[in-house]
Amino acid sequence: MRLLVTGATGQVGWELARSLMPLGEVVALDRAACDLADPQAAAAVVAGYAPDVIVNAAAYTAVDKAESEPELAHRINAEAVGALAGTARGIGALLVHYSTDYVFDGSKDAPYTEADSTAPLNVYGATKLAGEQAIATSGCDHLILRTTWVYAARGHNFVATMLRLFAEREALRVVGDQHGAPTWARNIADATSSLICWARQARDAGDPVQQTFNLSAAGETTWHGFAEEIRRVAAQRWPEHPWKVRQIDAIATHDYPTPAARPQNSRLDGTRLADATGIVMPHWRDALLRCLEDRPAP
Ligand SMILES: NC(=O)C1=CN([C@@H]2O[C@H](COP(=O)(O)OP(=O)(O)OC[C@H]3O[C@@H](n4cnc5c(N)ncnc54)[C@H](OP(=O)(O)O)[C@@H]3O)[C@@H](O)[C@H]2O)C=CC1
Ligand SMILES: Cc1cn([C@H]2C[C@H](O)[C@@H](COP(=O)(O)OP(=O)(O)O[C@H]3O[C@@H](C)C(=O)[C@@H](O)[C@H]3O)O2)c(=O)[nH]c1=O
Ligand SMILES: [Mg+2]
Repeated sequence: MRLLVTGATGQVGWELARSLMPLGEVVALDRAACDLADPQAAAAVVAGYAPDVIVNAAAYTAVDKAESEPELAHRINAEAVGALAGTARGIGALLVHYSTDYVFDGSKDAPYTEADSTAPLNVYGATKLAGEQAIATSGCDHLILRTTWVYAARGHNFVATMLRLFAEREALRVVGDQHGAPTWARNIADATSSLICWARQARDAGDPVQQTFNLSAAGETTWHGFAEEIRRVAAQRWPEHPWKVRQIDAIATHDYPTPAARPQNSRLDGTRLADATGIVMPHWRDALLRCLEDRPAP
């Protein structure tokens, strides 16, 4: 089996190169090799490898910046995804794609299921939703995996930002009224590997695979709760580091103005995934511990 990964230098893309290795030949393409800002060219590059599975881990993920670059974000997160889906359809490949909690407006009082109505609050969320819809329209075999609050030992993420700020500032203010589950990129990549095996069995049996699954860590917290836990684990892991932080205040969203609006509720219900495949994601606290064990000193 040949598996092609786009966005190879991203958090999820990087972990996929390792997690997918046991499944076959992995072709991992970074932005220079496959630029989604040129959808037709990117799709042609992918088709040239004739992969059995296309895993699209590339995306425009700068949530605030997307508000002022909506066309570029749409080209990468929607048009290029449609082009990849067209390629997948043409060559009979399975397309695995990632989406986000930001397709929802966050007004629901409970975790979101895959059947809930979408209503993105920001440009990034709208472009990701358009990407999902382009895949569905194409008719290709696909897995759309919605995840949340992704972090990893490398790359740009909330954990890296907090570790930097904890050494720079005595006091931090972090929003405590947005609820969700921080998800380790390695857990996403490992689950993706299992899901590709699951999909392969179904396809070998002649069943089409056209599914959307929630795929985020077990448990829930707020960004403030996440920040507190990062501080606790980091203080234990690197006691000699010159930490400055003494206080992390929980604030309301309206006291942390940003260009893009964010949902209050980002919680995703993992029941469909567990029922269909048996996959249950690790708890976010356990995953954070493992990730920081794995990480070089800040
Ligand atoms: N990060 C998060 O919190 C969440 C992410 N997701 C989704 O999960 C998926 C993986 O995200 P994650 O790994 O966290 O994202 P990252 O921001 O860590 O990585 C994104 C990757 O996409 C690449 N990329 C950006 N623009 C282009 C382009 N024009 N052509 C080709 N590659 C490009 C980046 O390349 P370069 O390194 O060159 O910039 C990078 O490798 C995405 O679909 C994202 O929308 C869903 C929920 C939460
Ligand atoms: C740095 C910082 C952030 N915050 C807030 C802002 C925001 O509400 C929250 C998280 O900040 P971030 O910029 O990391 O969040 P953001 O980039 O919006 O994270 C999102 O990225 C996209 C790609 C997704 O798909 C989502 O699932 C989600 O992970 O923390 C503070 O309150 N205080 C701070 O000091
Ligand atoms: Mg961000």
